[in-house]
Amino acid sequence: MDVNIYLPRQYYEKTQSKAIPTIFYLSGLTCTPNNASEKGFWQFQADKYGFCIVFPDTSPRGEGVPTDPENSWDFGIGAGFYVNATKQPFNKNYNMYQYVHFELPNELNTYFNKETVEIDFLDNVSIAGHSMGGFGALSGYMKNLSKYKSCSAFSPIVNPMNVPWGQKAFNGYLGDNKSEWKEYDPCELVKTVKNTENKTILIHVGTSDPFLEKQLKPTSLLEASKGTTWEDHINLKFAEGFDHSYFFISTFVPEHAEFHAKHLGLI
Ligand SMILES: N[C@@H](CCC(=O)N[C@@H](CSC=O)C(=O)NCC(=O)O)C(=O)O
Repeated sequence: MDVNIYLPRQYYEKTQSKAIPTIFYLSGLTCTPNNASEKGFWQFQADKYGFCIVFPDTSPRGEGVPTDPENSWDFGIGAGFYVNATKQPFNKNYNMYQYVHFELPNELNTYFNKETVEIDFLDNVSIAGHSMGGFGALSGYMKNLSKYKSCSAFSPIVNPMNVPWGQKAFNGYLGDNKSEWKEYDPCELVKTVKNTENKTILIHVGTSDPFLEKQLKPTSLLEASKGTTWEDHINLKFAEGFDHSYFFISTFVPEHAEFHAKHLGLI
């Protein structure tokens, strides 16, 4: 697996009195850490506000790592779906939930913070993601509300239990026990996780996204949140004419960066 990390100018100039906070950005199907690093344009925003940004990989990789038997791009390598697989043969390597929310932050903390905490990978942290990664960000955030200061997503898969990408992934990684699926599905988590601090989630989706109706179904999250502590706390914005691409993502990265910067105490 690879990981890309951008350290802002404040890290080198030592101008920030507090430890530099971190945004974890979870990428979508088929991505390596390079897609978002090269096309998301987060770096300028990181320098503007003074946060570090981490781009984890989307699955385990390497010799002996199983993948989709049909070799399609929506399951297996490049498509780890940010869950801990419980089904063989994926349960050995595909522990992406554990990896992105715990293992990687702890590794980075040990690697960078030898004597003092210069970059905060553990406490003052936020999460964002795109598509499969938007799902990963929403799900991981709701399951770890006290860990993340804020969450945002671009074109997320909000209800994986009820769309083809999610059903294929959950069947393959978790098996057919739907109660395990519910533990990751944002449309289920809004009903069980209490938003006691009145947190708000920011979501952008393009109206010309080819995956909108079949895979993303963002309004399902608003529906599911009705009558829960998340009602009116999901700020879903439709971007007229935008698609699923990094042209769309990079257009709205500045708004997401400002949203996270506020919650990380940078502005
Ligand atoms: N290869 C596929 C397209 C796959 C695709 O659109 N991947 C998206 C994420 S989709 C949901 O998780 C992506 O981020 N691609 C990388 C990029 O740089 O755009 C096909 O052939 O249709």
